[in-house]
Amino acid sequence: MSEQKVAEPKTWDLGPETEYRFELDPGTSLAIKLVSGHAEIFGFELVEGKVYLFGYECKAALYTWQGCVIEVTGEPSTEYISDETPMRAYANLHFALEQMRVRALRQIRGSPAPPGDTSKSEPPRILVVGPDHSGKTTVCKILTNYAVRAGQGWSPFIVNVDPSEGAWAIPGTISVAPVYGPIPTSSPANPLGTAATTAPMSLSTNALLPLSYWYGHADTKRNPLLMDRLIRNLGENVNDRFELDAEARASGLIVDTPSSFASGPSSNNQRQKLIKACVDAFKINMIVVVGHEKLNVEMQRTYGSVLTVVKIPKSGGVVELDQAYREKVYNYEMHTYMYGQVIKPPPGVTKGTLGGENLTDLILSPSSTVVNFGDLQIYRIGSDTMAPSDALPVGATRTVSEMQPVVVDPASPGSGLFNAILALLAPPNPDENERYDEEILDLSVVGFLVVTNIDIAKRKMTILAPNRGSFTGRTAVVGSFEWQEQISGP
Ligand SMILES: Nc1ncnc2c1ncn2[C@@H]1O[C@H](COP(=O)(O)OP(=O)(O)OP(=O)(O)O)[C@@H](O)[C@H]1O
Repeated sequence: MSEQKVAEPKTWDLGPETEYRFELDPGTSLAIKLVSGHAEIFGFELVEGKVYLFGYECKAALYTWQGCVIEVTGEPSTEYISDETPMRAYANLHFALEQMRVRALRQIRGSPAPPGDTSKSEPPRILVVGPDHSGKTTVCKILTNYAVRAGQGWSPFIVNVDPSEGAWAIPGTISVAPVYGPIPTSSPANPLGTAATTAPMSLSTNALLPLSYWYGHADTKRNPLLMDRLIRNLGENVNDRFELDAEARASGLIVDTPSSFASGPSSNNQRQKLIKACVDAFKINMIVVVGHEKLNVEMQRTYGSVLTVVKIPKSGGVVELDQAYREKVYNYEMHTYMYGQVIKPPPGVTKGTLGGENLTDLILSPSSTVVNFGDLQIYRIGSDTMAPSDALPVGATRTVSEMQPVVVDPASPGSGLFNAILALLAPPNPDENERYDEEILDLSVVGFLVVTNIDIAKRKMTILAPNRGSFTGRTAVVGSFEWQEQISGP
């Protein structure tokens, strides 16, 4: 039997305000131990002496404000130290948001303002926009982590309206979650932390309870009308929640957006409409533009008179992710949803944690269930091969509208259900009188499943899902994501 080569740990001595950046190859993992000093990964503070593991082609950076010594085991494809980071600008932005939170809470509690303080007292509700790989998600994570670490008991809401990024669930969703503890980084499969629904109870330390809607595709241009509606649905939920809990409102919210909001001509109607949908739905009072002068000017012109627009620099460490990598990340996300987070430590490392959680606590075992065709009602929103309405020739009409839920028959050879990812929806309104045609569009997601086999002769299909529940009478919606059994992650 061939023994795996044990990698010698490497020690890195980082000066103040520098960061250690790394990128991993497929099938490899990395272990980092903080030996002395203070360090954080995208705002998540590391504990001295604890070993943190990274896998699934993770690309990240460990930053230190005062300097630190770290021990790194494993062989990243890229590793270097940089002393040019935008962390000061990010920290300054955090302090500005912090002041807004303090003032807002003071007003909510009816406490008097210090003499001479006449500033506005709205909590920060920020929209982070920027082009491809400008580091938007990372900025959202850093700002959220700094808020929860501030010791004021803040629990900001983080909203993901980028359907190409799974956030806490799987790609194709847009979602929101209140964050109570710092979000770790260990794999691109869960860039904004782990949802409690896919992890065992022992993960309660930093598990999140997101509310998700299923868009079903990676690209916002595929069905902008549906995107618009789902963004507004998320906004309504957030605002309802803020009305119920005034103090939670003070922590504010941070919205991560897709790059498509920033690319293309400013006359692009679709993207302007989606930005506007976010501004309205989440009552945005600050737009943060990550490193893009033209977009900054455009946002200033459009929104500068009604809300604050700030530009922050892009980090030189952000990695340009190509389509092939993004597709691998989709698979990692879907597998992590079903099987949990499994990262094998590099040879020679016996102990390790994933953002503070024990490795074995994160392993899940989904189950396969055979159901009758009629048990589960499956829909597709609009037609499968559909161009957006404004791309149709002048005067042309369509037979199926973009927002129309269409029943999918598993017995039809072209159903597209085999190996498809489906979102299982929350039950509809129990009151028949309250039902409406497009209700399916407004139902949130309670889980995801994969159709792994279709037996047309017996009118049965096999479903892979995280737990063995009954699907009878439930409703699911199919999108354009496909399940792949094999992945190359550690
Ligand atoms: N300072 C850094 N050093 C190393 N890697 C980084 C750094 N900042 C971000 N990254 C990595 O770069 C990649 C892209 O960053 P991120 O996802 O934040 O960008 P984005 O603008 O949200 O991307 P998208 O184009 O998908 O919208 C991620 O893998 C992230 O972990």
